[in-house]
Amino acid sequence: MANKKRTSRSKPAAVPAPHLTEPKLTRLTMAGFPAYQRAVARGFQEQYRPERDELDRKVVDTKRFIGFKVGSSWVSSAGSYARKITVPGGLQVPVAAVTNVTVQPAYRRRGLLTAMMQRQLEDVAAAGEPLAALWASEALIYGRFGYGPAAARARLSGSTRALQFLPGVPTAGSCAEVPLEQFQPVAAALQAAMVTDRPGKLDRPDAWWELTLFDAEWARRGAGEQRYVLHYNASGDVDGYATYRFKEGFGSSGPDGEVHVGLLAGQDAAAYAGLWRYLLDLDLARKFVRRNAPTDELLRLLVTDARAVHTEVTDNIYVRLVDVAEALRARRYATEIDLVLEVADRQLPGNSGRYRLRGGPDDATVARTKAAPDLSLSVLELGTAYLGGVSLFDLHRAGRVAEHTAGAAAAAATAFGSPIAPWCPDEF
Ligand SMILES: CC(=O)SCCNC(=O)CCNC(=O)[C@H](O)C(C)(C)COP(=O)(O)OP(=O)(O)OC[C@H]1O[C@@H](n2cnc3c(N)ncnc32)[C@H](O)[C@@H]1OP(=O)(O)O
Repeated sequence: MANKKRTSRSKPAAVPAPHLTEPKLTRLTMAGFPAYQRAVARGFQEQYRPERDELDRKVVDTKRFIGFKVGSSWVSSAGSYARKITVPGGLQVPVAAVTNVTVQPAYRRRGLLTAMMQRQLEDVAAAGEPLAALWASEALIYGRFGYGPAAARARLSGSTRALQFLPGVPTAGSCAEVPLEQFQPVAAALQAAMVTDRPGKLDRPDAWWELTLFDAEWARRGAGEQRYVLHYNASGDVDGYATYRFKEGFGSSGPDGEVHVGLLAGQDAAAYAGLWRYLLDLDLARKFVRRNAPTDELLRLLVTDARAVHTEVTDNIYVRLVDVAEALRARRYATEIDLVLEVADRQLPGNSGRYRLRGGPDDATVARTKAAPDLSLSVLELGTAYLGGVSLFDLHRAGRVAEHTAGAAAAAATAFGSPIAPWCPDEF
């Protein structure tokens, strides 16, 4: 009898059925970094692009990155960077800049995010960082964890030809385009000098500058390479910087190019106006767009036709008070304030309780108290109002802050407010 060998078909590698697995919460190690990056990209439904990994490695502290694993595969991720954020009063405070939060589609809605957020908040509290902040991919996700939309951003767009400056707008000096190597150190020095002028700004060490200026082809939205502009004042000193990309276009009635404005910062009105004028006057351009601008962007105050600056407002960063007492102490208040806040915190119950806050433009003290509260609110409302961009009075009017002493919400709103809108130019 012929010895016939059975042809065994090779079985595909088995993937465990998600509902039968018990994912394990694990910390990242550098050896596992590429697989982690791949999982993060998959979680965001993005293509994995290893080109950025080298730069990411410079800012990733693996102790701050966690995720659930099934076997050797990451099925979720969450991390944070240790940075500093400017708070009202122009002080810089440590913040956990939360990032890379993903759960793979097959593992969604079984509590992995909730478990990671809880662990992360406890880790941040143990590290002594009073604040956490994040950019939310979807606005619905983070309120339940105490993160409030504390800053807003404006998307500005319009016709470059429609924007003439008002007479009297200061202009002095000139702009020049420079190579990246010349731009980065000069812009970094200016940014460091200006970082405390607005709540919500983050410190930007060199590695973060490299990431900020990383000119990824996939992020160009059809435009060309990034260009670097410096503004020089009348004496020839650099006092402003901007980045932009140009999207070529030619329609039936002629040139139709688009200027995509990235970073833009000037030390005074002349620098600011000079940079905008340079970008708006580029030949062959007819349209401009700036996707992440502060809501109090001065452009509308510089031009004769403010309506021609189309403005769409949406959220910028979300803020979470991790150590309520320390966070309240770390900022300054626009007016003298002395009130008792009753705070509720579900994830970090040690924060729950009453605080007597006494503060003003120069100082703030915070002490636990048993005194009757003037206002009751949760960490979500406190995070929302913390940078001074959302009024505690409005949150009271919306029924989210309870007022026990007449006038306390209005007084708190004035004291917590900021004369300049909070805004974060950095994505992380
Ligand atoms: C800072 C950043 O990195 S922002 C990036 C956030 N990540 C993404 O957008 C990537 C794609 N999405 C995902 O990876 C996941 O869907 C996540 C991370 C948003 C949610 O992960 P999950 O593990 O499904 O969350 P989990 O099961 O813990 O849900 C907790 C609660 O939040 C709700 N929830 C979670 N995600 C969403 C969402 N996108 N929209 C509305 N509600 C949501 C859940 O319904 C659940 O509500 P419940 O407690 O009332 O039942």
